[in-house]
Amino acid sequence: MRDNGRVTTRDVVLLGSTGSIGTQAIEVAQANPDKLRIVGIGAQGSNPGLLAEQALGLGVDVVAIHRSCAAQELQLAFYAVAEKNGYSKGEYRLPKIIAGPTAMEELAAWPCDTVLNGITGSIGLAPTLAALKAGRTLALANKESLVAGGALVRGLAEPGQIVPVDSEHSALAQCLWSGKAEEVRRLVVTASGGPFRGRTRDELADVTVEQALAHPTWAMGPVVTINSATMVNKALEVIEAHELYGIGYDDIAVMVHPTSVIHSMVEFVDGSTIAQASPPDMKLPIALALAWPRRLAGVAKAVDWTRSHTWEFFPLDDEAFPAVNLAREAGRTGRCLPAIYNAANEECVDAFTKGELPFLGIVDTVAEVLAATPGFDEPGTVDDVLAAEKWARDTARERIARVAK
Ligand SMILES: NC(=O)C1=CN([C@@H]2O[C@H](COP(=O)(O)OP(=O)(O)OC[C@H]3O[C@@H](n4cnc5c(N)ncnc54)[C@H](OP(=O)(O)O)[C@@H]3O)[C@@H](O)[C@H]2O)C=CC1
Ligand SMILES: CC(=O)[C@@H](O)[C@H](O)COP(=O)(O)O
Ligand SMILES: [Mn+2]
Repeated sequence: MRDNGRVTTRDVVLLGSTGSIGTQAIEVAQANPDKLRIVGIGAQGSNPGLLAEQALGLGVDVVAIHRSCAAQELQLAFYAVAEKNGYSKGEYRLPKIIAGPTAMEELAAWPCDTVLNGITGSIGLAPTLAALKAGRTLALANKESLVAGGALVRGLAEPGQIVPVDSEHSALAQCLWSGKAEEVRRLVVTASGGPFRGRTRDELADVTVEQALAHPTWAMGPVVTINSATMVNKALEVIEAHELYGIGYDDIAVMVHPTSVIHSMVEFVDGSTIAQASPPDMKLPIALALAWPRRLAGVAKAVDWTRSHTWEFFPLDDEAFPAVNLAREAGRTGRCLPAIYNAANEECVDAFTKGELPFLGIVDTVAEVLAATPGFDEPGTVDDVLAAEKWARDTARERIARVAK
């Protein structure tokens, strides 16, 4: 943290800088240069051109890529970006490049104040743990790392070290701000209902990838968007809320709220409910997590109180969308079942996207994989989680192959 006269600037490392969360975090930082400075960025390496553009534009010290083979493409992209933008030698500084399967962990431990984990998938677990071990504040969008490695993450995190970025969990944090833990009666996590809200199970049989990617209220990366359509996103978020706030599964409700303005609520023992409301815009929770516990001015639009509007809430149809109850069951049982749930789902989403599995096959296969689980112990190490995940991915793929035949 550097003191710029009266304002303190936070140094931020951004994991998943080329994604939906990552690019919005960059916009937030660029709008607040006296408060946030991005010193390192990382991504898988699918888009070296964008990564190079971001690195030179931000003047970062380090760039990490997961795919070692993309390192050379990144080098070339730096020169191409410099030439395109008319930078002459000496006008720009090439950052250090870290590449390979452990590059994100190294980046997560890079000297800084806050690490934002905006990677997709449980591959984000190792960097989450690395950031916590290094003592960084962790702004966590990568919910999969909490789902897969909940106990490991909680075991390492100091109180307040993890700040949620996920909109619902940011809302819960804001609702819990002034309350005492023993005064909380239940958490109410809201769900948009996705593009297929109101459909019966039969009406979900033939939905296409394109339809599943058409989220009604949020523009996000493809995996979380498909997860919203199956309600797996909400399922993962219930486990995420349990892990972050220590509330039992029976006391975490899900309510469908189609316009995504109320991002979640906390009911207290005296009958009072506090809700956090703002038009859907991830810049708000991203900015709050990066500046936590302060709010940055002008980050997003507020609700327009000059016009009439309605907020609607509906119970979730658990028959058409069994994913949330399935996750509650997995969460209650523990013993690697949340990690297995998530890993099987990652394989199924990939297969659905490639046309190898029908939409309903996603959650059906996750349920079958959970039911077939041989009985893992509570994970004590990352290797325990990885072993359970490997079993889940192999089993899911076997079943997907049978469907595809
Ligand atoms: N988008 C949103 O509004 C919200 C997202 N989230 C959560 O945030 C996370 C990110 O979501 P989103 O931004 O939408 O996803 P995107 O698909 O848009 O972006 C994913 C990012 O992760 C990077 N990445 C993927 N795999 C690896 C890897 N193995 N190593 C390093 N980087 C990797 C990608 O790099 P590359 O481009 O090189 O492939 C990309 O930068 C997810 O966990 C999601 O559930 C939560 C709430 C809202
Ligand atoms: C923006 C965000 O936090 C997403 O996780 C969002 O919740 C997805 O919308 P659903 O409510 O449809 O899952
Ligand atoms: Mn969310």
